[in-house]
Amino acid sequence: MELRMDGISVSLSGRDLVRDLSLNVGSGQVVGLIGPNGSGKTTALRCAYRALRPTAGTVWLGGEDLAALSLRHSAQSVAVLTQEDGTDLDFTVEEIVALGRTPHLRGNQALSAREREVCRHAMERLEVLHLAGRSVLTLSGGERRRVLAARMLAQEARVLILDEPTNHLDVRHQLDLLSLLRGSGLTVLVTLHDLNLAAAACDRLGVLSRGELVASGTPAEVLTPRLIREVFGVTASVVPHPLTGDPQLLYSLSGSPSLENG
Ligand SMILES: Nc1ncnc2c1ncn2[C@@H]1O[C@H](COP(=O)(O)OP(=O)(O)OP(=O)(O)O)[C@@H](O)[C@H]1O
Repeated sequence: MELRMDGISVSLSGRDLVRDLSLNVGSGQVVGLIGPNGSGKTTALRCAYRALRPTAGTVWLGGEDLAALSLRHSAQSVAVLTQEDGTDLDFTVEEIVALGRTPHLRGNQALSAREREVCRHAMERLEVLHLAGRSVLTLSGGERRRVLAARMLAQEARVLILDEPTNHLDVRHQLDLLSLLRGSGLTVLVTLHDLNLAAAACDRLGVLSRGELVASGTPAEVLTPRLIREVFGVTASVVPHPLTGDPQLLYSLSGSPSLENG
């Protein structure tokens, strides 16, 4: 299922937070949105999962205008992992993950055996099954993040939108979550601050700077020393990963690398 942002602009409190953003996430593609703090990444994502109505432009989901779909219909198709963890309720892990099934249920309908299995599998995949009976209030930041990722998976949506999903995760769980996204066959739009992980996990990257899309393409096309300097104000060397060939950025605290190649 394709997700397409078409000329999205967002103005709030007299400021243009996103200007004329067009970005296509093809069916089964993983597209990363990168950019400095405050460049509009979260604002753009919020438009794509209906937390915010764009001032102009249209979000298309599978060729239909997202704003014209019922909330239930779009929630069946789009699952979200936001930056705020939103788990201040004293629910168990199992209960939180089961909330992922809400768009598929009517009223107080109980989960079917298949749905319970979907939730169990999601918890197993995110390595939180052993926490099933624990209150989420007692979990570490990384454990909570994985519980919310399990809830997102349990929703069985064809489109996933994730805002900084690797926050709080240790390196193994970061790699595990991104390889899960990569191998899922789902349509994925994700913001990431770690540009090396973005290069490894994404088919294409879009770069936001001051609310505008300033570059898009494959990681190798986008992640050049010049773009990193212009957009992030940082000097970086770009080298191919020795195993995968993905572009990888090397930084130095002194900001004067000797390997710069572009
Ligand atoms: N409700 C709001 N009212 C006014 N300004 C807002 C509002 N929400 C966000 N902003 C501003 O819009 C800009 C873009 O914010 P956004 O959260 O989209 O950036 P971001 O690229 O996701 O940043 P970060 O990398 O820090 O998460 C920021 O300057 C932010 O302060």
